[in-house]
Amino acid sequence: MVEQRKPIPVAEAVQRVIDKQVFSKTEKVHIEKALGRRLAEDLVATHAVPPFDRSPYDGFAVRSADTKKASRENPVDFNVTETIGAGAVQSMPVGAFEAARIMTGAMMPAECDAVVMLELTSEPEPGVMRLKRAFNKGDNISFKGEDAVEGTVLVEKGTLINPGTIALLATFGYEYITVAVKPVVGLLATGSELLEVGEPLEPGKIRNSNALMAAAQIERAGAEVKMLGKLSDDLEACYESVRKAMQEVDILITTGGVSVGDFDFLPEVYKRLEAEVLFNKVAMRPGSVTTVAHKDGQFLFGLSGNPSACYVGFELFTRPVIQQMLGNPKPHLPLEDAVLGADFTKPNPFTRFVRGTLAIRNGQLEASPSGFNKSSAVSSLAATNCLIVLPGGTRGFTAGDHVKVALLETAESSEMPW
Ligand SMILES: Nc1nc2c(c(=O)[nH]1)N[C@H]1C(S)=C(S)[C@@H](COP(=O)(O)OP(=O)(O)OC[C@H]3O[C@@H](n4cnc5c(N)ncnc54)[C@H](O)[C@@H]3O)O[C@H]1N2
Ligand code: MOO
Ligand SMILES: [Mg+2]
Repeated sequence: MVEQRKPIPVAEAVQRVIDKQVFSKTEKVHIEKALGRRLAEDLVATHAVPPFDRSPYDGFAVRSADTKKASRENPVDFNVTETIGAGAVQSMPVGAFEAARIMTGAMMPAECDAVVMLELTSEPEPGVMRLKRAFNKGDNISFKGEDAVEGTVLVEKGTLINPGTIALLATFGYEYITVAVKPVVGLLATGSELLEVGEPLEPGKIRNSNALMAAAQIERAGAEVKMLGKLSDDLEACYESVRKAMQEVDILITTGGVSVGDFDFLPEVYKRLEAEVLFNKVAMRPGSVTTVAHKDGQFLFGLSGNPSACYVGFELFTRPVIQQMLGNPKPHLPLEDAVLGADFTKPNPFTRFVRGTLAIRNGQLEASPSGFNKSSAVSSLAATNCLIVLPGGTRGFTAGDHVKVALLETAESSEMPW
């Protein structure tokens, strides 16, 4: 008698996964290696930015009071005390009707409260600056702290480090940064039909595309991949390999062997391991047979062998766990409103996650199915940058319908969207 599995809704399946406690570890990395990592500590302004009042122009620092009577008819002359370049500080005071030549980024002389752009001045004789208009206190000064105030949290813990974050980290002297350790995700592909990428095709066989696809998804999700090879459909070998692999990784993904076929051994492997199976049937297409098990704090993702199902199962269930382990408080794919770009007439009782391609038309997101749509499809995956979420039911969908799309190629993420 074939086992009857009871499908659970997607939202419930995702919830069961993220309800499990995950551990997060932190490590220090050099700033040059920090891009794409997640901050494990708040980024705090350790000093004001700018750290001192400075000139935003190449020009002259003046005491504004001395300029009050300057006009086109009545120019005022200033003796130039010295030249202050960026990085230098004044070496002498600026007295009445004196000015310091100053360059962009240089620290203001203490006595001065305005800067005059070079273009507004003339030099009637060497060492003299002539001015034909008045300036107010504070004109053309970049004030200490105008950009960031000391002590402010500028980027919160859990945020992805982008080039702008790197600029801030460098500004505040964070040479080594505390980031979340990337979880190591092991990949075991099961199936006696599988060939290596470099092998020629043989009758009945196909190349193992899932492992490399999932490896790329793991990297896109910010984790570390451990390739553990492929297994033929043999229960003992599967059990031993899974058991051993669990010692070596934080999360284990297997592909294939989770359905009800004679050679689908993962259900038996979970039983032997005495792992808790969170679910083995989800009311979704593709990926309905996705199975998630949990043993001693460790996740075992039994992704489907069918490439599109494997892809979707990873994005819905594995990605959020990785994101949680990386400290992301919003571990899920972001869900947006879009308009369907083409008909999708095939109804299904289960929620569909159609692999889709996004375009922006007149400021509106438009999502079209990216190609051949079976769970076994591989050809449509390359153009996939979103999953079009079509609720289950008896009707198909037509171009122009309003749909939700889960975005795959963005640094954004969301709280529970399902
Ligand atoms: N009687 C039933 N049959 C099936 C059911 C069912 O409920 N009752 N579910 C179907 C669904 S839905 C899916 S999805 C598949 C899932 O199968 P498995 O996860 O057990 O995967 P396999 O049987 O090992 O392989 C399925 C398919 O995928 C190909 N494959 C496997 N591994 C790879 C790989 N690494 N790279 C590329 N392609 C791979 C494999 O050759 C098969 O064609 O079961 C349905 N059947
Ligand atoms: O697990 Mo399947 O992908 O629903 O065809
Ligand atoms: Mg199978």
